[in-house]
Amino acid sequence: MKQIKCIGILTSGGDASGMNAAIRAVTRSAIFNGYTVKGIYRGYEGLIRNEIKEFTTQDVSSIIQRGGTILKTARSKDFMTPEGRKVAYDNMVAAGIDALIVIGGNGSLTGALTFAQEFNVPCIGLPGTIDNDLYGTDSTIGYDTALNTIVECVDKIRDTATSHDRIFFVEVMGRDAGFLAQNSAIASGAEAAIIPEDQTDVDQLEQFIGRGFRKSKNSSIVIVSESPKDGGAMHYAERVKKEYPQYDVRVTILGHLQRGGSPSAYDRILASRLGVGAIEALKEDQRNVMIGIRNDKVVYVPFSEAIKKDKPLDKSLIQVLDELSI
Ligand SMILES: Nc1ncnc2c1ncn2[C@@H]1O[C@H](COP(=O)(O)OP(=O)(O)OP(=O)(O)O)[C@@H](O)[C@H]1O
Ligand SMILES: O=P(O)(O)OC[C@H]1O[C@](O)(CO)[C@@H](O)[C@@H]1O
Ligand SMILES: [Mg+2]
Repeated sequence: MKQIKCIGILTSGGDASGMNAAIRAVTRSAIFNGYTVKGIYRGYEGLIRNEIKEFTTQDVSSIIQRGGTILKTARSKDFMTPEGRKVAYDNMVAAGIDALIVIGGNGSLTGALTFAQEFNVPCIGLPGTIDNDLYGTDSTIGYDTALNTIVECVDKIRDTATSHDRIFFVEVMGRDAGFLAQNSAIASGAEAAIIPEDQTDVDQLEQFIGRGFRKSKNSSIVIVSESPKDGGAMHYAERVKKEYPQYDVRVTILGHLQRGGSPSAYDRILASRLGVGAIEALKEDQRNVMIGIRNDKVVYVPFSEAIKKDKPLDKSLIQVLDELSI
């Protein structure tokens, strides 16, 4: 196995708060352990376009508290092609990079696995996505901050909902995963959450109307996961307008404000531990693994497991919300 001297680092997919803390941790831990670090801009796109710069410890000063990613990020179509990945590999070799650390979500780690297999490049992944949809880690970098942002917003929407006796359908991100929706609903005291993981024969809207709204409450907040399986908040609001015209309904789609902002302490610590874990993993000759934290312990999760298995949502969370929203 070729000795690793120089480590390339990139962020890919949607930005997530805490990515900067992860860049800082990887850079500093790598330099501490005698490696050279090269920052690759705009994810895989920057590797293809050769946007690479050597990083010193100063390059990552004063970034732990900043949202977004100083390395910038992208969704690269070219990296999905063998030709694009070959250009990326050639640039990586020309820059003297021996191993790659990829901070991103399930798509980014899928790309890393393919790249590693095609060119025998040592790759380590860090879970960086607000969706929390990577298997093998309790939380992904950015998820906690996004969750707190949603809760802050819903608290404000609640004031209007109560004052006007309205039903609000609040749509949150998460792609195909309902972690943000279910847990923000619990944390904000919402009346219901509509999530893809709870797809049964039972109509989730009927259930909510019958159970909560008609009984004792004049206003309600329903958090709806953006998942296309459910049709989103607009779909449910339209249905209520048609089927229950007596209710005053509004929709709020929180959108990209969920992705930005200063990372929570939790995300900063998570990113710092995972960054140091990534360098430890390389020192231990680990390859093609995502660094995760499970039960407060750093773990190595093979890429194939992290991306292929659907991360299960603990069904007891559904019961918690049901019981507490009466
Ligand atoms: N099958 C694949 N083969 C090669 N590269 C891929 C593959 N899937 C994804 N990628 C690369 O990873 C990039 C990011 O993937 P994606 O857009 O799915 O975001 P992500 O990493 O899942 O993050 P998030 O879901 O938080 O936005 C893609 O734009 C592409 O460049
Ligand atoms: O910023 P974009 O490219 O519109 O992507 C939005 C998607 O990215 C995420 O924020 C992160 O995967 C999803 O929750 C959302 O569906
Ligand atoms: Mg993803």
